[in-house]
Amino acid sequence: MAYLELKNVYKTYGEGANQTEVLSNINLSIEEGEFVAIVGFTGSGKTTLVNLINGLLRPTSGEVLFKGKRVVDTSHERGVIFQNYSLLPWLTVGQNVFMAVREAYPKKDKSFLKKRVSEYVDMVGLTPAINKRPKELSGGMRQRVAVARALAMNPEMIIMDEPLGALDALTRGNLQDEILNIWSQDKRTALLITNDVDEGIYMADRIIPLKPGPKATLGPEFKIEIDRPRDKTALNDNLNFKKTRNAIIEYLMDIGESRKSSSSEEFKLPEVSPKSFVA
Ligand SMILES: Nc1ncnc2c1ncn2[C@@H]1O[C@H](COP(=O)(O)OP(=O)(O)OP(=O)(O)O)[C@@H](O)[C@H]1O
Repeated sequence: MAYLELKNVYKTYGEGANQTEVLSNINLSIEEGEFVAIVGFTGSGKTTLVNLINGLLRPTSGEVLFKGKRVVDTSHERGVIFQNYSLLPWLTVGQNVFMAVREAYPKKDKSFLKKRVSEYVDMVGLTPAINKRPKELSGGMRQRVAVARALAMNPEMIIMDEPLGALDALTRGNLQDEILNIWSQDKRTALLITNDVDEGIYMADRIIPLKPGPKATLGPEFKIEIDRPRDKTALNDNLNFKKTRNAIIEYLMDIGESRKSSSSEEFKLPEVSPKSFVA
């Protein structure tokens, strides 16, 4: 039995003339302990997909199953790191993380909760800002609080909706490594939605493209055959990295091109920084 399974999932917004079929016939199966990345075009329905998996939305048809049970609501078994951080503005950094930890560990005493809060705030490098409120923080700092808050809840599955996009390269790299540490420690299961192909290759076991919408579907999967732990600095010289990167980019460019020629809409390709593609 797959850990997370989406079977023939369709999602439509609106009614009548205002109806948009955003996702079409999505089939996805993730095994326990796997790290899967979905690389998507801007506006293709990535957040819709995340919300179907975390239980904030229901499919128009088809089903989303988590450990064999239909997802009907949110649950802290599935911790989501959103791209827009969603912190409570009247609480400090520490209090925001504390609230989440208390919800995840209702039976634990205050000293356990406080220790966990300081551990995770420290992990994202925000100990000096622990008593600040969100409005006193930069966007990147807020996003780090959101990462700490989600991971401190110890979710069985970590779902990430472009969580690191707003961060500078150094912080982004550090958080990628922290997320990988946490994922590998207890054999967590992870789903990363990203528009950064390199991030997907560095972190995931498989990459699956989400084609441009409307009626976005999943493309063929690309297996990442690079041993773990992966060395970021050595990746550029890794033959498998280059081959996989080339194959994914070629695929994305092809579907971007074919969509462009059959539609007047413009599609923005997922993020790729210029690099040498010689395999
Ligand atoms: N509640 C809603 N009602 C109607 N349309 C919606 C709703 N939410 C999203 N959409 C539409 O569905 C499509 C996909 O949106 P979604 O936010 O899932 O895409 P995305 O890939 O996450 O976008 P981005 O890359 O900009 O974050 C868009 O055309 C959007 O306008």
